[in-house]
Amino acid sequence: MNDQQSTADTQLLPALRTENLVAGYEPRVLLRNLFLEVDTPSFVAIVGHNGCGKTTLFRTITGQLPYSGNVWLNGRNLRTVRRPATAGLLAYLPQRTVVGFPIRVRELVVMGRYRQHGLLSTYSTADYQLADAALAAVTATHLADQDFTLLSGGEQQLVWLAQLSLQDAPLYLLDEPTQQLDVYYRRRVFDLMQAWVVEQRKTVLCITHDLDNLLTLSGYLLNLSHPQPYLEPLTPSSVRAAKEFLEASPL
Ligand SMILES: Nc1ncnc2c1ncn2[C@@H]1O[C@H](COP(=O)(O)OP(=O)(O)OP(=O)(O)O)[C@@H](O)[C@H]1O
Repeated sequence: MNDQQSTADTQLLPALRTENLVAGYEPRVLLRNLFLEVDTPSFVAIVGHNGCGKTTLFRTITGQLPYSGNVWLNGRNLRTVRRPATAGLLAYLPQRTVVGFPIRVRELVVMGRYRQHGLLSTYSTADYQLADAALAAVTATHLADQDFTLLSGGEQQLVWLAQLSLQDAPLYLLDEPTQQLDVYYRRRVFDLMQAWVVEQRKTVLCITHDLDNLLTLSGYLLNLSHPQPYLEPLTPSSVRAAKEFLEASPL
């Protein structure tokens, strides 16, 4: 990062800020008084036991769940935004997304441009060029003309990543994006997320159980199984400590 860039970044609002955030599903509280301040740009790996509330955090930030406390997205209070994704504040890749009709991969990816056009409108040549570039970035150019519903789970995941990158929001939320990928593509997806941060100044929050792949990354670690979760620098030792913690204690 050069001096000019770092000065510019210090003037940016945090991509995400939570204050005393409490959320869950009645009667169970999963997020308890969570205080977070996530820099713009940065990478945050979110880890924790199954069922500890990782997806619940994303569902809360995306405005799908009631909560108490406060959430700000790029300085905007979440209570004043009806749909944060439509407002361009974030883009969200959930764990599972089912497509129930045959559709060409390229057509699905170009829909990442929906904010510029509306979901069912006609996309321009420039939009398709962006879709092709997004597919190339995830090394999925060879899938462009195939029927999405006939792809393997891992191939479908690459396509969703390409679509997400076209949404061009400042904050990306990815829920276990490497879940169905083989070792090669898992590595590539982590490299891609780091490139979004470094080259495009995005803030990326990624839920993952793939701790081994975090060892070489930079950013922050958030262990939501911890009794009082906090952001700590992502280093080989913090990842090893989180791994030991998660292996030693059940939820
Ligand atoms: N709509 C719902 N109503 C009631 N309970 C729910 C609902 N959705 C999720 N839960 C419960 O809340 C808990 C936390 O779910 P969440 O999906 O946030 O876990 P997670 O940390 O993302 O887990 P995983 O690593 O398995 O994906 C789980 O025990 C789950 O069963």
